[in-house]
Amino acid sequence: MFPALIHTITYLKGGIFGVPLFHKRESQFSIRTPWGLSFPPAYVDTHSLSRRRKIYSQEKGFRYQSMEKPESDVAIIDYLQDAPLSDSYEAALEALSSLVRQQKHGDQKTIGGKYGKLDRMRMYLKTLDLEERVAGLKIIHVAGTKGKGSTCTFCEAILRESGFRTGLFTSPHLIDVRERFRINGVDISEVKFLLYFWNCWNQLKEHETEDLPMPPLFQFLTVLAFKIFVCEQVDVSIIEVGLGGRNDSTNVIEKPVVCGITSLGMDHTETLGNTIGQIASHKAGVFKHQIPAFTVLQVSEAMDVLQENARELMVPLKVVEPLDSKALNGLKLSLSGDHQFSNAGLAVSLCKTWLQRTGNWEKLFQKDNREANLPEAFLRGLSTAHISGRAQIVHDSSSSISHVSPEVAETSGDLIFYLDGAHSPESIEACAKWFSVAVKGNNQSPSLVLSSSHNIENINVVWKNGHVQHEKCNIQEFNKISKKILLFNCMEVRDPQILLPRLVSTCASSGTFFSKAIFVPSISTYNKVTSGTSVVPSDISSKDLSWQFSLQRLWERIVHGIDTDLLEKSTKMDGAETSPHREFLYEDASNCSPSNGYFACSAVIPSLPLTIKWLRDCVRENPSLRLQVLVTGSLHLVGDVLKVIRR
Ligand SMILES: Nc1ncnc2c1ncn2[C@@H]1O[C@H](COP(=O)(O)OP(=O)(O)OP(=O)(O)O)[C@@H](O)[C@H]1O
Repeated sequence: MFPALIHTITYLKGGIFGVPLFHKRESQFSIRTPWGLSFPPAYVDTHSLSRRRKIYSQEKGFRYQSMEKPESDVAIIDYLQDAPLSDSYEAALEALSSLVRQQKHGDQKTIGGKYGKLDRMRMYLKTLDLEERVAGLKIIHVAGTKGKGSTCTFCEAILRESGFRTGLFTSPHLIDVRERFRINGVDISEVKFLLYFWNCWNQLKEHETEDLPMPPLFQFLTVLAFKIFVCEQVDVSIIEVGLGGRNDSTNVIEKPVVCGITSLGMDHTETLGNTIGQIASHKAGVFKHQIPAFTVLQVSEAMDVLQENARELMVPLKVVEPLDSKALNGLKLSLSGDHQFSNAGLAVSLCKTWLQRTGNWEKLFQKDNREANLPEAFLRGLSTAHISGRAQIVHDSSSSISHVSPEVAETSGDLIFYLDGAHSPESIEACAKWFSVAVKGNNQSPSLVLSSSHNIENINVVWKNGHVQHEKCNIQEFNKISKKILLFNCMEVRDPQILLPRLVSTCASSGTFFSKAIFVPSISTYNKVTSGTSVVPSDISSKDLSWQFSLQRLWERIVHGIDTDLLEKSTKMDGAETSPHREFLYEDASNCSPSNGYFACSAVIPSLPLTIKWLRDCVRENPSLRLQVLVTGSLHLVGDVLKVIRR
């Protein structure tokens, strides 16, 4: 890490002070500039003068010192030079966290001011001299309730495979805030993130007034995304709406090339309204006069609202059918679950239109003029796009962790995590369907058949590409006891009374049942922005577990019909001190003693690291055990699990 940092700083100094540049570093930055120079454009901004200099000290973190008009970028470089990269990065995250805290405490200075949200966004862009340059970006803007992240990810992969330099802005992140900003399919590097981050931060701080306070977190990240995409000179920017559409920070985009609206459902009702029509109206807010838009099949109440909004703005709105799997020419969508065919169909239409409207379709694909066939680049994109925490299967081998294809994971692991950050009624149903199909392979009984050489072999029946197939396998695999475990948490603004029954009934209708349910608090919180290397808090004594206990009571009520009024009085609410004992895994419901607050089929564990350790110990101690753990209810929980098992 350290030598890389020295190189980088040398490179930057070279860029600024005219010292010959290290060509080696050029590949790290891969910056293309219109001036033919190879330093980040952020560093040639002539307007970026600052009257304060950023100073970093180990004890005090970052602070400002008055200076006589030094270049803010020089101050950033001094700062980066003074502190190890990891400290600089943590300081940036701390600065970001301060934006959440201000917002959370309802500091009117931060969230209010004289101007509306979108006016302020325009003013931030003006402060950073980005207004015109953002107008020059060729944007795909995507709103919707479910599938935005997946649709944007498919679009990014398709257009990158078609030869374009892509910028992708999605939310939220799972492990590290840099996941939100992908350049050519890769998270932005720490060094680049820091350069753009401090450049924006310093300038906005410098212009902070009562009427134009520092932006709340999502507004800042949106501004930062524009800064990054402009400076990185991407050919296409794919921008996912944060929440809603009409009043979302991303809606400063005035003239996208094309807009998309994914599947609509009931989510964020506190902000967007209590009916699907009201929600649709917010999402339709991204439509722009005469700019083409696409959506997927919607319930009629939502579709009517979308069409009405489209008519008013003379938007040609087309409804896209889910992608036909035959169009994939035998390949598989890289994102699993039936719902992804709807997202993929939308992405294909958005990309085609983007290519047509930018004059690239004919140039690139004029030979592929058969309408029914997707160009090769599209197929490559659809079969390789990746986004974590959406129908993701991770095989944990305790000491090392490997990403494997679903088929391999299903037949080779002892502790398998099925990760999906579903947290709305529609998505939890999609997740339950996916999980039920994904675990199928392990649940088939072995059959004995004669091979052509008349030796008896074990044949495992597995689910592959939507078809039952037969595979040779090891007899020990068959002797394993498979248990399905639910690892769940959701935010208190969600309604677990809808989510948990929907999950249980959808799984049950496919014959999938959970042996145990574990409720655990997430590590990440909204008021702290962390990275993959941030410290995982070890103090569990002060954790308030009352939400997790209420989830457990609900679970016991819906799955085992236990009277929750009784439990209300008997359940110990002040904390679960340890992980469950090992026998817990093998107990059945008859061992429940609700009067003592003990349940044989569910548990509250006070921390995620403890939970993962407990699961690992269970499979280590019993070689014939296979645990299939569905982690869902919250993208935060999914991100936390990925973070803990990767350490
Ligand atoms: N088309 C769809 N229909 C129903 N559920 C979906 C669909 N696409 C994705 N999901 C579910 O929603 C979850 C989140 O997917 P994705 O990130 O693509 O959507 P999103 O709209 O960005 O969600 P969020 O607002 O939570 O970030 C997935 O894990 C999956 O459970």
